[in-house]
Amino acid sequence: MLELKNINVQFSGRNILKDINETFYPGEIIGLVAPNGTGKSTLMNVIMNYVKPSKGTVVVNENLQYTSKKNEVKIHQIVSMMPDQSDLYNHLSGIEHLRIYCSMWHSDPSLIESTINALNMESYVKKKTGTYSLGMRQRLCFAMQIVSNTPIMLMDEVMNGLDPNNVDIISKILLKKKEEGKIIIVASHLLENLESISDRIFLFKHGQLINVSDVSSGFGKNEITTVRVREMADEVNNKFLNEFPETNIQSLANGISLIDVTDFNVEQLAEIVVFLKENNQTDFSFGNVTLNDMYSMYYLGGK
Ligand SMILES: Nc1ncnc2c1ncn2[C@@H]1O[C@H](COP(=O)(O)OP(=O)(O)OP(=O)(O)O)[C@@H](O)[C@H]1O
Repeated sequence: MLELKNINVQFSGRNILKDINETFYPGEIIGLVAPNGTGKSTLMNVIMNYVKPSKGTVVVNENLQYTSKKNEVKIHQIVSMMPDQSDLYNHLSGIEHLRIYCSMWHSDPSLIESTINALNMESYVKKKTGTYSLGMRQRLCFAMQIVSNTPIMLMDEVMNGLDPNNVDIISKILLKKKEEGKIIIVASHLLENLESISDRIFLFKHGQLINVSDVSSGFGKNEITTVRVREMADEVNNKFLNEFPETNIQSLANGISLIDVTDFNVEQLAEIVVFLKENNQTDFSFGNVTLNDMYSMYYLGGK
């Protein structure tokens, strides 16, 4: 378990993290979303004790805190941060990096081979990392953390520079690790992917963490809560509100209008289809609110 208790961080008088209280449990993938420069890495750095909060504490497994160097060593055996590509040694091979991580975290050496296989790294893992492409380096950084096998894993931009096939492979490994009971915290700009793998997703706004499910009743539900209409003309919007009074329509900056149909029955949904068709709005779909919609609402604004 990982608890953040009243975490506050200021840089140059600006609140980057403000009164953050949140608990993360084994078997959860937590998604962190925000535009660049908002505080995702800072939060991870606080969890690692690389940045000291002005107020607040990080508690690991109910009683471990960063109160001494000895405790920090203990916590770092439990919580790891995915290495950055700049942490790689160009003169060492991938497999040498994996061996170093395995011995630093005293993990099972058989993890090295299984991870190499899972990530299709066999063809290059014995070569020096100085010869690797961006995607090869990224896979190695991910593999190093998987080999460390800590119960809590922090991953900043884990999908950086990966092609869709590798995004898929890494997503499957993350889901497997979650099944093993790990807490995995992922900051990412690949919103669709993050939505598909995360148990809970938080947006950063004014230094605080906002749970997406708390602010949108239509998010992530397995039912029809929303009609998404592309480029809905203003006059059609007004006409719609005349015909379906008290319906909530939200116009996003990305040209999408979201009609909240949470309480609509099948006949009412059919009436919406007829209305949209009669008004030449042919690009629409039924579903629920997506993380992309939430991002647009929170960071790009509406009309
Ligand atoms: N050590 C520091 N000293 C001063 N300001 C800092 C420091 N670290 C981060 N900041 C500032 O804090 C803000 C949040 O930075 P952070 O790196 O946490 O953002 P992020 O959300 O992770 O961004 P990105 O998506 O680009 O990685 C930024 O404005 C950054 O300039």
